[in-house]
Amino acid sequence: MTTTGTQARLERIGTDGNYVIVPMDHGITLGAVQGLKDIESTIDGVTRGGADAVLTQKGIAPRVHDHKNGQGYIVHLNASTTIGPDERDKRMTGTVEEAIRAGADAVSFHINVGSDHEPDQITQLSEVTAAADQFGIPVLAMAYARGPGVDSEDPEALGHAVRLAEEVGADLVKTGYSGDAESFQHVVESTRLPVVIAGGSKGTDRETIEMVRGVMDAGGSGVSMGRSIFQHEDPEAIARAVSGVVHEDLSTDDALRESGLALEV
Ligand SMILES: CC(=O)[C@@H](O)[C@H](O)C[C@H](N)C(=O)O
Ligand SMILES: O=CC(=O)COP(=O)(O)O
Repeated sequence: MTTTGTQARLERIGTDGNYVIVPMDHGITLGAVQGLKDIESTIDGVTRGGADAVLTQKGIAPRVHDHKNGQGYIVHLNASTTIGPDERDKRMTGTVEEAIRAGADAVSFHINVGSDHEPDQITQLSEVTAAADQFGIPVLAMAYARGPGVDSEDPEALGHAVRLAEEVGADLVKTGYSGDAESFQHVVESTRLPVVIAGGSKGTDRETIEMVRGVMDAGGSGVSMGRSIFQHEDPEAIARAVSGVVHEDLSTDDALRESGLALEV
């Protein structure tokens, strides 16, 4: 479902077909956790470090544009909270038109494949891709494998989730990481869409960069990595290291070294 407009806008949220996206929509899910209170400084840091785009809910848009150093902007269109009745039950928070009015270059939508809410979320994602196609605005589907009895790192389940995203017309898909490059290759090969990964809760710098290296070695197209970057004590440095792997094909050690991060942690 790629149009000229969609392709042009995809180029605003990535570089040469690879993506370093920093989602900061966790303020609804988790509250104003570390890195999100002064979100302006975090956005400034990660975009100086090499992030191609940042991602928020529509209400945060006024705090984004002056701080993103000319990089891309994605508006996320559904949400839930960790303190609500069911975190997997993401509900719509905005429309494609609202995202465009907020200055978005793309929209994103989260679907929990395997959850009780999957049927509704398939319908909603399909409606989002149809609406986005009217405006030539790309859709990043956040297609997680999450539900009762579903292993969220199982390559088969992740491959199914990314394929679903392509089948309903997304332009780019984010999913979880299966743990190693070899198993993640099955996920990447399950779709023709560019596949990027979520980071999950923050690990050590080496763990973060090795995960990014694994995705690229598997043929993936980068990251949509939130907490590992925005909760880092130096978001600019870790964004630079991630970008070094995604955009310059650096080894883990070189990415850590060239971004001024310690090699041993
Ligand atoms: C907090 C989480 O478990 C994340 O995986 C979120 O689901 C990702 C998303 N950005 C969100 O906060 O909703
Ligand atoms: O929108 C959320 C994500 O894309 C992933 O966030 P995480 O903190 O890297 O899991």
